Amino acid sequence: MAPTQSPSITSSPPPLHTFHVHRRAIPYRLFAMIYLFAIIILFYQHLHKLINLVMMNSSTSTSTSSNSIFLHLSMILADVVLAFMWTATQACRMRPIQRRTFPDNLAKMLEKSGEYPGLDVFICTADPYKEPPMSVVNTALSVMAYEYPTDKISVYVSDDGGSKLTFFAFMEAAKFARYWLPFCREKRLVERSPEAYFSSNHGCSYKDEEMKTLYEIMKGRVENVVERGELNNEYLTTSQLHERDTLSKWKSGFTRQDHPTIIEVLLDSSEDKDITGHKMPNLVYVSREKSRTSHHNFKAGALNVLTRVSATMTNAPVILTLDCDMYSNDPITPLRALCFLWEPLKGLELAYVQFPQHFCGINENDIYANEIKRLFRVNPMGMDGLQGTTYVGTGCFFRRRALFGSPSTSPRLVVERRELDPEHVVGKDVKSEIVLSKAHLVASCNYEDGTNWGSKIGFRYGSLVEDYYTGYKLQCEGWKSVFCDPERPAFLGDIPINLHDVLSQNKRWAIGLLEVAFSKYCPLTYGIKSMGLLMGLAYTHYAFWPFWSIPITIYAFLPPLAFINGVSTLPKVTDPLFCLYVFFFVGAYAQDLIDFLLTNGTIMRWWSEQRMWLIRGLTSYLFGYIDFFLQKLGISALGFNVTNKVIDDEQSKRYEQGAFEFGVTSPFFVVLTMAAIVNLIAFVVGVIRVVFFPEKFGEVFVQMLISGFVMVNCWPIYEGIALRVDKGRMPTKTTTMAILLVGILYCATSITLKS
Ligand SMILES: O=c1ccn([C@@H]2O[C@H](COP(=O)(O)OP(=O)(O)O[C@H]3O[C@H](CO)[C@@H](O)[C@H](O)[C@H]3O)[C@@H](O)[C@H]2O)c(=O)[nH]1
Ligand SMILES: [Mn+2]
Repeated sequence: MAPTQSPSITSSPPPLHTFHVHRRAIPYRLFAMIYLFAIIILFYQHLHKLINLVMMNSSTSTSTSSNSIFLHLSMILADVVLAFMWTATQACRMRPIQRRTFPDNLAKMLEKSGEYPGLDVFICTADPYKEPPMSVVNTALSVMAYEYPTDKISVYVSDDGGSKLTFFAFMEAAKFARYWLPFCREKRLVERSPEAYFSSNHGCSYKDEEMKTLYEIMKGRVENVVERGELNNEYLTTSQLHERDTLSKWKSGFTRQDHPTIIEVLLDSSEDKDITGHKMPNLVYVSREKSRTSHHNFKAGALNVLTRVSATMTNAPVILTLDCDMYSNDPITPLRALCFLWEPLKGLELAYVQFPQHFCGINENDIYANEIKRLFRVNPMGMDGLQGTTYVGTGCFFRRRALFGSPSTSPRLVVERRELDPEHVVGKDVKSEIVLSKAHLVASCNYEDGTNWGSKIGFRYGSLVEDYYTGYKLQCEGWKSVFCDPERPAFLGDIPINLHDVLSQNKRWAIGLLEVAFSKYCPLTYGIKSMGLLMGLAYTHYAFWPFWSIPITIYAFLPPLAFINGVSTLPKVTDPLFCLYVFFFVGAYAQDLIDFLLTNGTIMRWWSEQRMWLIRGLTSYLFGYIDFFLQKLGISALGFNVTNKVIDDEQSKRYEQGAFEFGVTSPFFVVLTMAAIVNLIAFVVGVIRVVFFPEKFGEVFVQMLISGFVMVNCWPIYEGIALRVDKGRMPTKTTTMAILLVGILYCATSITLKS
């Protein structure tokens, strides 16, 4: 964007944004130094003990001592990973900052010059049955109603589900928008998603009621069609000639995996007006061509198609990417983003402004840690204080130019077609034949063959977390980014409310992150080389996220199993090492709690968060590993399993009450149940030993402490196994299987340890 300087301003212009470094930065740095020192002592001790064991082994050469070497090595491995992850996380704690924006100042400036830049909004959806079209429509309406010149906004909807039902929903939305947009403007609404507005305490004027009726009619029609899975002629009017023509493309042989490109301009800002005569934004439905023989690269592929299609139609300098499950909660958000993107700061090579993911519908204690506060709020502040935060896939405003090669390459990376260049000015109407034919061409499924799309241009391919990966690659190229977290959440999203869905989503993320960690672009090497130590470490901490499963799994199973067999792997209470462990545990947990409370958290939600961290370690990350390596060995292929956004009423009630949802048989739950059982047994064995040999208390105590902690965390699992009768309880099959496997594990350890 071209810098502008208003000639009338002689003194320095009012600020568009400011920031301050959090006061916690200094104590955090000091604490990091102390902690690091303690880690060094720990490893010195570990090494010392290991050498002793090896020496003993070579003198006695019994298998018992090689077993204890193995046990000790496993514990060292767990501690190495913990120390590594702790170190990487520190990057996010060195300089956390908080920003403020002044959208009013920008609005005044832009109004004077009239130079509002164009804004292309990309909304992705992929499955009408998992992502209800009405929710996608609400997302679109909420951004079409932005407090921004309507003719500068273009909303592009990518439908990877290739569904007539979603298409129909948008035909309806285009009609409804003509009423909705002026309504929002006149009433100066802040809630511009109709569903959110009508389900909260809206006004009860005549106009409100009228609008609500209109909305309910539209919703009824769309939901009816979705429920029946068919679109009858009675739902179409004779005036919708063009749309009828487009609908005829859904003929036999048209499947989600195999179909031609469908692009339909549902609203054209140059001719469509709302009921008060105001211009409407552009609204374009895009379903890219699909064929079973080509790879579509999931969401990244969809976003790249939208990048190109929008380039041929509007080519706005600013792009907002949104998931279909996340609506705008504040109409001035584009102005906030522009406070950064517009400002002509020299040397600030700003690629994107990321707003955090906030969610609605979270239950009181957030039992599944859906807030994901560390990922979406805490760490981004830290990275923002360095060179910028990660891209999280939705609620992010990009400078289009950033998708076309590093900021220093001048001229930009050459794109294969002139009209895709970010500087290209589209002179034609979005509906003109020539524009539409180009748009179809760039949406075809083999368009990208032999081009730089996905590697050097656009959203990057090669990871199931295309968002993280794209942000990372852009930052490696030298781009900066900004984290903007205003008081009123800019966007609100849906969350999965069933444990299995949450864990599956996390497993997909884990796999995607491993793809980056085990690639030649591993942040630990490539990242540090490109961005420096701290930024490299911050990205490393994400890429190695699934590594948490190593210490969590080891600590959950190995010490208690050994303990039941009478072998101790943990220090005694009298051992100075014990104090060190207490320091590590209390230190890390306390700091985590402080981080959490300082970003408007509650203690109960923090407790849920740490519990879910343990649960994810034993499930999502562990199985993520397995899937990742199976794929590496060529045994299975990775897929993007779209998160279910449909809410089951019964489940929803249980979620509201704060009960964990097990219900389905899943390997995730087998492992969790195993951990719950093993630690329960260890605890009981410990109690028995203390009762009969009180002098052994010092030896037994640490194991009982850890197992007790695991058990407190496992309470919902015990409940699910034994105390509940509802449909969400732990399936008996899962419990039986877990008991069986624990039996096998016990026998295996006892044979090895006693051999
Ligand atoms: O082939 C695909 C698969 C998914 N999507 C869309 O991608 C978005 C995210 O999918 P979702 O199932 O909601 O995944 P989440 O795990 O909830 O999403 C998080 O993680 C994703 C990366 O795994 C990011 O892309 C998202 O922005 C981020 O919110 C949705 O709008 C989908 O419609 C597509 O367009 N095409
Ligand atoms: Mn989602």
